[in-house]
Amino acid sequence: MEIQNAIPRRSFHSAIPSIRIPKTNLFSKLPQIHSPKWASLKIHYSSSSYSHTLISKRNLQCRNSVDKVEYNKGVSDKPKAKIRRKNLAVFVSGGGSNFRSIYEATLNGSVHGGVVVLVTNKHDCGGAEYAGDKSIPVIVFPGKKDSKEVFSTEDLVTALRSYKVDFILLAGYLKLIPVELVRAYPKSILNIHPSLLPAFGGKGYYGMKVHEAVIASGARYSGPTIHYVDEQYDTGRILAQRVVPVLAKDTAQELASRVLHEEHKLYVDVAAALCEERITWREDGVPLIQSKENPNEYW
Ligand SMILES: Nc1nc2c(c(=O)[nH]1)N[C@@H](CN(C=O)c1ccc(C(=O)N[C@@H](CCC(=O)O)C(=O)O)cc1)CN2
Ligand SMILES: NCC(=O)N[C@@H]1O[C@H](COP(=O)([O-])[O-])[C@@H](O)[C@H]1O
Repeated sequence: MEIQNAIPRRSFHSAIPSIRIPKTNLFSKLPQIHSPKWASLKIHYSSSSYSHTLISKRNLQCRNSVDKVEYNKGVSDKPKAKIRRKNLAVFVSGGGSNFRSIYEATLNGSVHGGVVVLVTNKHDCGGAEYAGDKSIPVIVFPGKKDSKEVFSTEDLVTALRSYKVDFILLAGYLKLIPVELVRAYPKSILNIHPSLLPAFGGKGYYGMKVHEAVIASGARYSGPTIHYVDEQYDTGRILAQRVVPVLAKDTAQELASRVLHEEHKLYVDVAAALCEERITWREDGVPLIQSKENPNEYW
């Protein structure tokens, strides 16, 4: 993981320097925090003007809403205004169109949350560039194999905790999430996959490879799946799916575009439910989403 020019935050965590992005250079104003562990952290951003958001401690009081749901054995019936905005980390490896959809939804109020950090294994991918343009901190994880800067999963968890991340949304992230991170965020990591799992999932099934396999199989339907992340690829509990027709003369690219269009809508709807605490768990362990329009219905 890489974060550079770490800018010490008013210390909620004296051991963890902020990687907030200031309007003006705050180095001179805030206590300098030097730690060899963090010295190797590099953050990449491209735009020159940054917004500095000093978040009051009050706003950072957070609680994992899934605990609340499980504890209450139901979903929250609080009005949205009474529900704390959730902090989201998004993980990408490529263009980041799902990330952009989610980010825009947080701005227009569809999603009651904010993207507080972007994590990527490719520092120069489209998603990272977009995050930099929007002054969203970018963490590179895992770092390059030959990089002398070794940054453990534990360090990544510490960095995510420093942002008070409530939920992690994988959106085209192509590396296996280490078990330590899965365990650090129980029932709080989602992934979107471009097929109707469990079909066409698992190691080797990503990006266009998925759509090529669907076309080759003769399947008449495909569509995105959003699932909880466990320790293997694509085996976590399914939370939501949308069905998309596979047309007789579809190319893999045409199918990919049709599925991606549905992905964007589905991920925003699921992120909205997550942030409004409308996820509940059935007795048999299947997660359900409470309908916003009719609280007596689930999907
Ligand atoms: N612990 C988990 N980590 C991740 C999951 C998951 O369900 N559990 N989902 C993936 C996303 N994904 C499918 O939705 C997926 C991504 C990548 C691969 C894959 O085979 N990757 C290759 C490497 C590809 C590359 O580096 O370019 C591999 O591991 O050999 C399969 C499925 C995200 N992480
Ligand atoms: N198995 C994981 C996988 O294939 N994920 C897929 O990568 C694409 C990322 O697009 P984006 O970067 O434009 O959001 C999406 O289609 C997503 O479903």
